[in-house]
Amino acid sequence: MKVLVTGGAGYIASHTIIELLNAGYEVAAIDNFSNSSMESIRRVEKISGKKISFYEADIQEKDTLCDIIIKEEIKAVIHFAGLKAVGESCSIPLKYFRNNLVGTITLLEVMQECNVKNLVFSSSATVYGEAKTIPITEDYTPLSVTNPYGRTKLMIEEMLQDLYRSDSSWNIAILRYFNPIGAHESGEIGEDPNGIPNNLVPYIAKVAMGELDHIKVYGNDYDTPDGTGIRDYIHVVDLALGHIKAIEKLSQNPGLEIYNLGTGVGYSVLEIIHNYELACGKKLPYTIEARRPGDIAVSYADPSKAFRELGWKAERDIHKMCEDSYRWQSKNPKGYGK
Ligand SMILES: NC(=O)c1ccc[n+]([C@@H]2O[C@H](COP(=O)([O-])OP(=O)(O)OC[C@H]3O[C@@H](n4cnc5c(N)ncnc54)[C@H](O)[C@@H]3O)[C@@H](O)[C@H]2O)c1
Ligand SMILES: O=c1ccn([C@@H]2O[C@H](COP(=O)(O)OP(=O)(O)O[C@H]3O[C@H](CO)[C@H](O)[C@H](O)[C@H]3O)[C@@H](O)[C@H]2O)c(=O)[nH]1
Repeated sequence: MKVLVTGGAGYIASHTIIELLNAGYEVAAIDNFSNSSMESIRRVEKISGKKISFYEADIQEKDTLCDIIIKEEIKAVIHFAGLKAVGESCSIPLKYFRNNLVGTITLLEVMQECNVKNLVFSSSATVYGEAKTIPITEDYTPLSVTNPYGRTKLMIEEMLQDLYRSDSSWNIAILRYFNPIGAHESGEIGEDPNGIPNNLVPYIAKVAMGELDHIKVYGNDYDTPDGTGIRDYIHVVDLALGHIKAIEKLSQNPGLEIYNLGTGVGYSVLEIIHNYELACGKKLPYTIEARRPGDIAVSYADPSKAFRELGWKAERDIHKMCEDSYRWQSKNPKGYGK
């Protein structure tokens, strides 16, 4: 069975493609390289020893998408393609709405026209906003978002619900990721953000490499044991494996289902810094700064639905996450060199 992976050259998609190939799926991928490069695809082929059909194109190009789905005889789509920088989405929201929303609508239209109605969608724990009950279950309401990026995820989730209500022959798995970090243990693929990283672990990685001076801890006055923010960090390979389970589930015609993909365990910013120090064998300097606007104190998942219904649970611990992140960063100080 062949799966189309949109945004296939990206961080989570590249790890997922390896696991799809390991599980015996054939893969076609599309990416416009707005936040990635061909090098990650080359490395995926190197690690797996297998070829994928790759298309450099935008998911807003309807005819191209249609040609790919027909020519490759696609049976299911995993839809990662999207812009994801929270801060950027606040300054250029229309770009995010066009890319993420119009891109997704175009993909859904083409899938419907080609009668390919199996979809896995990359959503985010950001749709829970500042949840009042922790750990967070999938039925937590009301969903809410604080920025245009998050709004695109919530709007797409709602579009998918409407689409499913209109036509129950769709099978859709909405996966709400918590905080993916780490890298493939080969050190060949990993996260390669443009410029100064916005997210904690890529930032720490650059401090560990001596490229950035010190870590800025955004706030130590939250209502948490050490005062710093708590998140559910999940190894990107565990996350990738969750997609394989979701694709398997679609073949049982489940209709529309939503799953949290997280570990169920929260770590504070200071705990992450400490674990990264153990992984890289260095002391990592940090300063305490003001809270980052829009940040919440605590977020971690109740991942038990994914375990019950998909037979999936995260296996890799925080030490492995930091170790694999550092291996990738030290083998590739300039990332993919894009
Ligand atoms: N990394 C996270 O923390 C996180 C958390 C929750 C959800 N997500 C979601 O998971 C998905 C993958 O995230 P990632 O971290 O791998 O990001 P990424 O930027 O590495 O991957 C996204 C890929 O999509 C491509 N892309 C963007 N717009 C496109 C378009 N119009 N046409 C074709 N390709 C396009 C980019 O070039 C990139 O390769 C995204 O939808 C993201 O919003 C990520
Ligand atoms: O340089 C930094 C960066 C982050 N943090 C702190 O580290 C924690 C994690 O921050 P990240 O930026 O790594 O991740 P977020 O939880 O803020 O957000 C990420 O995960 C969310 C899902 O939970 C959404 O998907 C969102 O788009 C994605 O960026 C937060 O407490 C934040 O305040 C720092 O102290 N210093």
